[in-house]
Amino acid sequence: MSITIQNLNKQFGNFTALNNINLEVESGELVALLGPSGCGKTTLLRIIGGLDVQNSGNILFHGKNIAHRNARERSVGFVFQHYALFRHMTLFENVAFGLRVKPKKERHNETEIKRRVHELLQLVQLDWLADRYPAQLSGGQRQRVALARALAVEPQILLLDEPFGALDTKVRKELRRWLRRLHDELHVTSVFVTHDQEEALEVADRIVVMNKGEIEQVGSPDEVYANPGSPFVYEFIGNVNLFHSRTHALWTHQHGDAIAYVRPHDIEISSDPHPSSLTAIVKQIRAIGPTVRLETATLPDGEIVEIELSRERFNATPVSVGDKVFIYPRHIRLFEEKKKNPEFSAIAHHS
Ligand SMILES: Nc1ncnc2c1ncn2[C@@H]1O[C@H](COP(=O)(O)OP(=O)(O)OP(=O)(O)O)[C@@H](O)[C@H]1O
Repeated sequence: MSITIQNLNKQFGNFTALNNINLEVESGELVALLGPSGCGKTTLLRIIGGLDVQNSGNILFHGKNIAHRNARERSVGFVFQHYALFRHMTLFENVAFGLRVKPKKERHNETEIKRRVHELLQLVQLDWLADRYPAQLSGGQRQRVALARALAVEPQILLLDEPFGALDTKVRKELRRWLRRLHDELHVTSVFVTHDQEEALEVADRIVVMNKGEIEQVGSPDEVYANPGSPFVYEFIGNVNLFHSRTHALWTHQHGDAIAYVRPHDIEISSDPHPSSLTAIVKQIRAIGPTVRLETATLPDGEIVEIELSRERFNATPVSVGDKVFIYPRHIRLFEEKKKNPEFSAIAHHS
């Protein structure tokens, strides 16, 4: 089931929460809505699910306008951050709930309900806990039950709002890999809200980057990471060094008032000068897993430049704190800095 969002606007009083959103989610896709707190992700998800109503604009499911359909009639499954399981019901009953409350003519008989619930619990690998109560489960297990419960009514669309937000990092990582595998098996069109860029990059087929109620960029994880369309996306996804062309004309090729963006892993470090190198002093060295992060300060102005090297690369040319080094970018992206308008536009892209 595809989702089409056309010219969607949402106001809360005078506040514009969503400004002219246009988006196409293809059938069977897993799309992440990614952005900082308050950018409108949850509002958009709630409107898609029929839990909230837009001020203007349309939402189409599979080409059909669904404005008149309420949440129940949209065939949508929800999973929220805080596991909304019924505490007094076993896992089995929690998952069976949606099937039991179906209108009589659509309801399956008890044997079929049992079969379906066990199948779903097997899918989320919790069938062995069917008789337990939610309080007897870990947070990660509860979220898997919440997902099984959302899937029980065979939704055409699955909406997930920070489903792993309340869990610790290790469990989060496991669950997102698990969600990706589950999605590959089921292919239910899914929209997933997160403010965690790593989560979006790892799980989604496509990422919708949102900022202040607007869409900044839509693309595959690779596109969004390797080719950010705006300074906002550059800064939001991955670490980045920022340089003003006035101070670093060498790297920005004298592009007037431009801002240069360079990823820490796109900076080369050498003990010999290079035609476009800046001189810098190594201030700090931190090894984090397989990478080594260096903090350097350029000479003479002391601007901090972060550099990331693989451990092998670092070991091949080791440096120490206090060393003078030459640094130059392998890949740089320039955005024009407009004086009146705080918006930026890309003006160059070179490697
Ligand atoms: N019912 C409401 N009444 C008034 N303002 C609201 C309401 N719901 C949301 N907002 C505002 O709309 C903006 C977008 O909220 P929304 O929850 O969609 O953001 P979000 O991107 O999901 O953020 P978070 O990651 O923190 O959940 C916020 O500034 C929020 O304060």
